[in-house]
Amino acid sequence: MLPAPPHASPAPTPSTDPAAPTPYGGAPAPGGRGRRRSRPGGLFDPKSLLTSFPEALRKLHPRALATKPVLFVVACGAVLTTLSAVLTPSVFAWVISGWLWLTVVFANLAEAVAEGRGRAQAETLRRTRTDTVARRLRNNWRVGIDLRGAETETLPAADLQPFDFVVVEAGEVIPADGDVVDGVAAVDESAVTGESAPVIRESGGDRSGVTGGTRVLSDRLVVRVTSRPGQSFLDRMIALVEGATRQRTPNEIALHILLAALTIVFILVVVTVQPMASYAGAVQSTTVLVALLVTLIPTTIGALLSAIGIAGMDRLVQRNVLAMSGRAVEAAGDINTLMLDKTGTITLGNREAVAFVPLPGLDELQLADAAQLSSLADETPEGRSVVVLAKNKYGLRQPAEGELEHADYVEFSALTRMSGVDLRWADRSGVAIRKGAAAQVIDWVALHGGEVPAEARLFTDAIAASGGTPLLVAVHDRYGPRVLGVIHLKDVVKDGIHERFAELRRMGIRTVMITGDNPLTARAIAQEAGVDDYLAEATPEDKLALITQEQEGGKLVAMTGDGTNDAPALAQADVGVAMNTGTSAAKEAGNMVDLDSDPTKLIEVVEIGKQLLITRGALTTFSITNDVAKYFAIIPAMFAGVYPGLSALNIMGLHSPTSAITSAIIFNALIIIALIPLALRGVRYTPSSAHDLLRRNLTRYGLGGLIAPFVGIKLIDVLISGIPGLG
Ligand SMILES: Nc1ncnc2c1ncn2[C@@H]1O[C@H](COP(=O)(O)OP(=O)(O)OP(=O)(O)O)[C@@H](O)[C@H]1O
Ligand SMILES: [K+]
Ligand SMILES: [Mg+2]
Repeated sequence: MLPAPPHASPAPTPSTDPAAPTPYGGAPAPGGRGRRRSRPGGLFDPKSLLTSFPEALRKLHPRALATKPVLFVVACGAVLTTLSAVLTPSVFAWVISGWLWLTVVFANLAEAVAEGRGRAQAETLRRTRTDTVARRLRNNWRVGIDLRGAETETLPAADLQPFDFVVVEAGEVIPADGDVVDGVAAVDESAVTGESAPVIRESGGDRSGVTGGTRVLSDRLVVRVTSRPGQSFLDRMIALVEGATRQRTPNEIALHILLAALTIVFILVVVTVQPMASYAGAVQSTTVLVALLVTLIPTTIGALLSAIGIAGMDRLVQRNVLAMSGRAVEAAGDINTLMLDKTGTITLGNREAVAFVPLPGLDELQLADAAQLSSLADETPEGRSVVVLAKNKYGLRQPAEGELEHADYVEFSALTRMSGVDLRWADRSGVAIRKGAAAQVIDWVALHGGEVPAEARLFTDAIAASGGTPLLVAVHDRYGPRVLGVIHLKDVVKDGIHERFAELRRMGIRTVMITGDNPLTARAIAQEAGVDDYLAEATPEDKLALITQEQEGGKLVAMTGDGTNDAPALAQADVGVAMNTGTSAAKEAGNMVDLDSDPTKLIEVVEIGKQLLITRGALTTFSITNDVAKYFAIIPAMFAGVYPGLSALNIMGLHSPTSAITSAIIFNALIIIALIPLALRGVRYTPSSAHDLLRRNLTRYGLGGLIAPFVGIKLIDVLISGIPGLG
């Protein structure tokens, strides 16, 4: 159940039309966090091999091939053998040419299948991005003074620019990404998140970010547009799932360079084979030489490399995490430390005032009145909840419009940790009220020459020790500066966090909570959530500094946060996961967005990162050892006529030189298709030490790669040896 927003009327139940499409094809799941998106056929659907075939053919374009050195060489070889088949036709030359082209097509197919999954998702998302009409406020400069009565004009959503202000009412679609600057509303974000339970979006706090394409269910919001046309969250999400924006990671580039180097070495080897062969009196045809080259170079990993990367991103999308950079996904596999912010990340983030506690001998009503006055212009959820409590429990009316204008408001900032008001009306002229973190308010009173009784600290400490956040309220009037009492703010730790942090610990990841809140509250929440360490009273700079400090110690750091005060830290972290509930600043700064706003999602992100690294390593090992075996098929076949002794190498007992070479080439092509499911699904990851993982994979995929071709080539040889011209 969602907490009722302070000023909102009860949220209507969201539309749960079972036929409504979600971005990922499945029917919308019932509400609830952390559910999985599953599709029939799991992560790999054999049918997609057929449906992606046309795209695989399109990828034969030289420009597309040129970015993959290994495949480019295979394609050049295919051109050569095709030419030679045309000039001196033979069954052997044509069969080899055909299978060389198939090798390239199969490699393209791996990539096309990986991308195809995203294309289907992108299609659904495109349908979400409706041609909405926006209602823009005229006279933008007046915003903040008179949002309610402002005139509006209608225009296509596509024409909206950053810093336009738009009004969105119940039932309407939010026309662009932005931050709520006025109002509280229930929003149905299922179009983007697949999550049908409505979420609360409100101005002032860390839950102000809204996404274009989502629908307002209740009330009315004024939104300041933050996205440029064509660069909205939905646009980026579409580009992401389509793989259009995917850039190679440094690791991938390094591997490509290694593969290119191996390819060059083997080209040199094959080029020098010819003079040796002619010296021995066994001149080899172009077809045989090309076949030798193709079996030697690492075609398997060359073909699957980009599919592995795309599939990794895709697996994250399945978990409702949008990764803007592949590099971050890889870094996630090696994370040492996870930093989390408290409010809105570890806790639900709707910190609400639940009680006003006056100091001994002071009047509760006077405290409520001061608390309310100090919060009239405080647009944070905390500030609004103070006004609501004053009204509901103490029946305090809000001052009339005219009175409100005779005041200077002091806005809350994460640096000052205070907010308040300086009154200038009638008998109240000269009265200053502040509320905020205990240390800051005590300083403020002291600065004006006042004294703070010891009870103030006792009261705030008691609230903090229970995990609540105390705000001291102080006034400075003709009786001097003094503390009136405490506001008790309450927040709730998200469900099931404790067990999940224990899991992170087992994975060897240290969790650190960094919060702007006081040390006692921080300790209570840290204990309840089960983090390893915490830093309290952290300013945005402190959060950033702590990450830099860890990184300087050689650690890879992930940061999870939702607030504008988290943005610098999110940008600095190797993996910055922004909560989807957070501000647009946080979402812009991070390199991942978690649509479920679940801080423990990092567990899955880490697993997917590790799985990506392991899969790539395993298939590279397989690819390289696999080529060794083909040696034994081709070399004896090439020289059997001149060096009878070499037939000792023909341990597979292959039928003839032509059938041996053909079998090796056919196997080389088929193994790509056979490994596409593994590349897309990923090698299974079980938590264990890096050393164990390496050893296990080297034996499994190294040995497998060595043995598989012997069996496969022998089988193919048996099958084709009866074909005239090959046998
Ligand atoms: N509206 C407000 N008016 C006055 N003081 C506030 C207000 N909101 C928060 N504070 C005080 O300022 C402190 C810092 O708030 P800030 O938003 O920077 O961090 P936080 O939300 O408590 O923690 P986190 O960084 O984990 O989200 C709070 O702990 C509280 O004591
Ligand atoms: K090969
Ligand atoms: Mg926060």
